[in-house]
This record gives sequence, structure tokens and C-alpha cells, in this order.
Amino acid sequence: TRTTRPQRLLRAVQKNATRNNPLSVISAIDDFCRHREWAMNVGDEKGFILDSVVNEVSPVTALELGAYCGYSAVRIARLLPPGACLITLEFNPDYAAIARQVIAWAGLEDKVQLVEGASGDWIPRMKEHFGIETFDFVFLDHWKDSYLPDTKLLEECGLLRKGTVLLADNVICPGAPDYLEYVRKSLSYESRFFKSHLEYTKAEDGLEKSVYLS
Ligand SMILES: CNc1ncnc2c1ncn2[C@@H]1O[C@H](/C=C/CNC(=O)c2cc(-c3ccc(F)cc3)cc(O)c2O)[C@H](F)[C@H]1O
Ligand SMILES: [Mg+2]
Repeated sequence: TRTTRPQRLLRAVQKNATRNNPLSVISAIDDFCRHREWAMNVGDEKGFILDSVVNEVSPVTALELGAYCGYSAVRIARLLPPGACLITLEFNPDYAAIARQVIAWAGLEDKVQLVEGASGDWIPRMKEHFGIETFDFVFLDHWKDSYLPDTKLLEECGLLRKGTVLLADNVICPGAPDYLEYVRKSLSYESRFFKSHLEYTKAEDGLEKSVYLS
């Protein structure tokens, strides 16, 4: 096919969503993925849980690992308080280009800093490059075998503080078993599972919310 799925998803946003209206962008993507082509966005059901955790934390500094097409960046950024910002890391240039346009269509470019690069390279540079002391909130939705190494890297770089909330997508499907075992056994985290379903399907999935206790 000439176009890629992310390009068709972006076209659906530009056709069906209203500029500067984040909710219409979210709905356009959910409709596209439910009725046209499935895509690995966190989706509406798990997205509702994501929203409630973001509202509870009300983060001033937020980090997302894995932007893909920008769906969860829009979900998170639309809820951020004034002056707050989301840094989202995406190392696939094609996905990064689509995500930038989705975020711009939603009118949220001032609240989101999309960094085209790998988490392993950029997490150690958060302090000196972005002036970040610690993150209030981290959403993990990138390669599932990278959840654990990147969490340990965030700890080692001193980017987590007492009360930082980590929220991980897909802890059942596709699954992140080593990450789950770590946050559930470690005395440094208070962890809780939110049962849900794989985006746009009836398959079991869920989010793991883990509070860093330092
Ligand atoms: C490793 N460091 C990285 N740094 C920056 N960007 C990264 C990095 N690693 C990946 N990326 C970037 O983060 C994204 C990766 C998302 C991966 N997500 C999934 O695989 C995933 C899969 C399913 C799924 C479930 C059932 C099924 F039958 C088929 C699929 C559902 C989900 O919700 C998912 O999130 C992006 F693609 C990649 O470039
Ligand atoms: Mg996911």
C-alpha cells in the first residue's frame, strides 16, 4: 500500500477532527481504530484510566516513553495544568513526524516536547538538556522489554522523587512480566493493577500504576 497506517490515521484526524479541539482528535483516532484499522493506541477504555491518573497527579513534569502516533500525548497534554509540560520520546522518525502533526492538530504543541530519539540516550540527558529535576508522572508505552531497564535508568539518573507515579500500558497484553515482577516486589514502589481490555478489543489487558517511595 502506498500510504502507511499512521499516515492514514493522521488523514482521518485531519478529515474528522476540529483543529485545537483535543477531544475531537481523540475521538477521530478511536473511531478510525475501531471501525477502519486497529492501531496500538492506548485507546478509549484504558485512556479513561490514564485520564483519571493524570487528573489525580496533575503533573507539572510528565514523561512518555513511546509516542507512536501521538494519541496518548494528546490525552495527557490536554489535562496538564498551565505551565506544565509533557516530554515524549519516539525514536521512529516516521512515527515522530505523524505524532507531531497529530499533537499540532489538537493545538497542544506548546504543552508537548516530542523528542525524536531513544529513551536510553535521552533519559540521562533530561536534567542538563531540559532542566528537569524530577518527573511527577511517567507513562510507559514503548517496547515492553524496555519498561524495566528504562525504569532502572530513571532511578539511577535521580529523575524519580517520593510520590512519582509510573503508569505502564499493556502489562497483560503483550505483557511486561519482568517489569511487573520488579515494581510489585520492590520495596521502593507501591503498585496497583487496573484491569481493562486491549484497545478496541475484548482481549484482557490492563495498566499498572506504581508510586515511587524512594
Ligand atoms: C527502547 N527505547 C525507545 N525509545 C523511543 N521510542 C521507542 C523506544 N522503544 C519503542 N519506541 C517507540 O514506541 C512505540 C512502540 C510501542 C510498542 N507498543 C506495543 O508493542 C504494543 C503492542 C500492542 C499489541 C497487542 C496485541 C497484539 F496482538 C498486537 C499488538 C498493544 C499496545 O498497546 C502496544 O503499546 C513506537 F512504535 C516505537 O518506535
Ligand atoms: Mg500500548
